[in-house]
Amino acid sequence: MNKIVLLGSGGHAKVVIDIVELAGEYEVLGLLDDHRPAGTVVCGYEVLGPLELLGSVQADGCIAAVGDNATRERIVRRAEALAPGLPFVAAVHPKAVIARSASLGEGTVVMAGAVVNGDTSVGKHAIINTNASIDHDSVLGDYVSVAPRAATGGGVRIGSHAAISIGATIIHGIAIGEHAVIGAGATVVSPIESFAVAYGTPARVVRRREAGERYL
Ligand SMILES: CC(=O)SCCNC(=O)CCNC(=O)[C@H](O)C(C)(C)COP(=O)(O)OP(=O)(O)OC[C@H]1O[C@@H](n2cnc3c(N)ncnc32)[C@H](O)[C@@H]1OP(=O)(O)O
Repeated sequence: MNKIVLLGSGGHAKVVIDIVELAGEYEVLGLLDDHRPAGTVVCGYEVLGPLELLGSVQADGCIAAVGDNATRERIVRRAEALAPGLPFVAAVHPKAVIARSASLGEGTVVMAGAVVNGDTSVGKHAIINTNASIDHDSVLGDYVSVAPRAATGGGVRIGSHAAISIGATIIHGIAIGEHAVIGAGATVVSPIESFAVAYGTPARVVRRREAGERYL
């Protein structure tokens, strides 16, 4: 079986480990993380060392397994430089439902109970978290995250690096700009511009944010 390494070893990596094990397509070789000592065991797998080791481990692929969207992109960029050509693989929990006509980009992870409906396209290195629901004809950019139990109607557009927080709802046909953060429990009924933080019911823009600013 092909072996993959996970880049990251925190809470999100724990969930990705479970998905990879249950999906049964790849074996986890170990984890690489600059911020946890080598030899630390996470859900049965060892932290092999820092990300710099990516070029020397005998892996057939990898997944950037960090929840924060900007950090995940930084890790992907470093991995591409350290191990050019090493594929990023997608991981889909066997209890997720992905329509035959939907597409997922490389490195994207879909958690248990999530649904991605027909003709929806999800970009690269995105996260569709536990029980999230993305309805038909939607387009999600690269490095997007949709938190647990968030839901969208059909024909929604979510720009790259945007974060849809836990339990948020986006009605059909809405566009969310890149790097926007939709707060927990929000109900979005009108478009939200790029780099905005919005929450509430109905969701209102409360401030602007910079790319990479913490939201978790
Ligand atoms: C598996 C996983 O763990 S996935 C990750 C799950 N976690 C999430 O989804 C995190 C979601 N995060 C949020 O919703 C955050 O509250 C953010 C990012 C929107 C915070 O935005 P900020 O502007 O930094 O809010 P801050 O924490 O400074 O609070 C400012 C005010 O807004 C309120 N507020 C913050 N978030 C929300 C929200 N989602 N809805 C309503 N009010 C909110 C606060 O209570 C506070 O009110 P106060 O001034 O009356 O005390």
